[in-house]
Amino acid sequence: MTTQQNGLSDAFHVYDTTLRDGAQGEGMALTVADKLAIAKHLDDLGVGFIEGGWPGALPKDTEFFARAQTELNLRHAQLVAFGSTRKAESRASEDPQVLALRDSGAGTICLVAKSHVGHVERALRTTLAENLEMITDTVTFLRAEGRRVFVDCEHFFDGYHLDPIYAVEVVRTAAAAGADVVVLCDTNGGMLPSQVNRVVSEVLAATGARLGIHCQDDTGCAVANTIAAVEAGVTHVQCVANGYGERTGNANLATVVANLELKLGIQCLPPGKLKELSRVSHAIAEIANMTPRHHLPYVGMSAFAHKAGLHASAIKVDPDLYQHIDPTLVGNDMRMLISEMAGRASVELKGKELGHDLAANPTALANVVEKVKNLEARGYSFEAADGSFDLLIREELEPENSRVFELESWRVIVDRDAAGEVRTEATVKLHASGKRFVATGEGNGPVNALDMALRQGLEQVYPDLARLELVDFKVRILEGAHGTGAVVRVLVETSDGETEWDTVGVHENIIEASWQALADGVTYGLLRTAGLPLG
Ligand SMILES: CC(=O)SCCNC(=O)CCNC(=O)[C@H](O)C(C)(C)COP(=O)(O)OP(=O)(O)OC[C@H]1O[C@@H](n2cnc3c(N)ncnc32)[C@H](O)[C@@H]1OP(=O)(O)O
Ligand SMILES: CC(=O)C(=O)O
Repeated sequence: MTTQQNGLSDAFHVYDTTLRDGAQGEGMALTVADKLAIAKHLDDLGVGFIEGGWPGALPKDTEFFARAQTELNLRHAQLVAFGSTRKAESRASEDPQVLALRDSGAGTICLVAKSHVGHVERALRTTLAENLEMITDTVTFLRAEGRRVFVDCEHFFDGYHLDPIYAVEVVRTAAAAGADVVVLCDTNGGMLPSQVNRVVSEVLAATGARLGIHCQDDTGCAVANTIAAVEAGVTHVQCVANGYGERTGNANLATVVANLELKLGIQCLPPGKLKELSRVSHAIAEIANMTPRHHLPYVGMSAFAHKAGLHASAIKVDPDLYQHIDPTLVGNDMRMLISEMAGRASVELKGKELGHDLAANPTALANVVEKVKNLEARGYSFEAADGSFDLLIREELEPENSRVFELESWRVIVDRDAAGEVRTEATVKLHASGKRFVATGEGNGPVNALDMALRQGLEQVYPDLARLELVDFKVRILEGAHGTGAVVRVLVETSDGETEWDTVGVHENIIEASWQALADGVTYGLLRTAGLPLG
């Protein structure tokens, strides 16, 4: 039995098209360097095929294939060049687009061909017979040039609905000309799993050709349709990292691979690679400059995040009771979210995650739950503010060690002069290490000035404060109906250069809300630096 470069049998292919169809998604603008970097991650993951783009159509893709030959040392994947069949009434051997595919250096070529009579007649503006000839000629030419050929049948499912005899004839023609895999594409993404399953079964029975599947996500069923096609007998799945792609995107690589391996027992990646799925998904999002989608199945930050108290209480007994798999199988983690929906179990588990033993102190545990519920009712949100939640626990477990300073008062003055220049000055009065400090700071706004003043005072007793930096600041209006009189929630992210943590403040006054979040951020950072875990 032949094997793929990734060491797996050639009998089942995982084919990634992030660099071609993924790049067709709105907001995607990959440079050649980005494409090379993504290809390396996909290769590390162990996919069988990486479709690099359309050389000859996009100068960037031509450059990608040229650079790939020297800059990509693929260990697992084979590079595939994508392009269309030759133009009507010409010869493949003279078609510049087809020659560019050959000259790309890729060992495998994936040709897109028409299989829908309406597309042949109205988009290609040629005859049904000439379209079959275009497929035969192009596949034959590339095979004679020593390339492995796959054929993507565009609009296959819609075409099959309209004229099944012609659509099947396209599959037969491609296979007879030497295409190793004929890929049925749901190009408009309008199919449902039952339809895909039925059509794949019928085409397989009618042709006996090796079939693949390529699904767009316009019904939200791209992954389900891909799985349905596999269950009907396809042995080649085309997917895109994080589901990027034209319009609503393509079947998500991580979801398809995890479902196939973990639910259907079909090996898609080399042994041990499944747990790289989360890392690779996030790395590709970073390179593509796309915000990671938290709710992605398996690999998203929220995929194993538990908020409801009842869930947490069962998870405390056995995580399997509320999780469909062990998150570590795909390189993800279980997370507890603290909110008004938390109960004792959620708080105990989250506390444990932060290094506190609340199980040994039921009174403290009950007090923290009550405080969380009351504060959340006033607008606080601890779900994204682990730092402030940690301080709540410390206040219960060991109040005398939970604060690094006491605030006496703060004052902020903002003035705008006749020339339009705005200046901000803040004064804080604090008590720390038995001393009273009065410190002032100037900044480009009230929060920056308060931060400066706080540092001015506290750095005298806590030199480690110099390592802490405010790295993000978010404001949300909670009661919009009151306009500028609304309650605001401020979330602050602080970093010590290695780790980040979030803290929260809520008040009608945005500066007081900011102060609370800032003070928690600094307090939590200093307690961490001082290595003062409690419990
Ligand atoms: C379903 C998919 O996602 S397939 C991938 C689609 N990806 C892209 O389109 C991105 C890259 N595309 C491009 O850079 C350009 O569209 C090019 C270079 C391919 C073609 O550009 P142009 O020559 O300016 O043509 P244009 O884009 O207007 O039209 C496409 C041409 O390809 C023809 N064509 C479309 N599908 C096929 C096919 N499967 N086989 C042969 N020819 C095809 C069309 O009939 C049209 O021909 P015409 O110029 O004689 O009318
Ligand atoms: C080939 C392809 O991308 C499609 O048909 O959707």
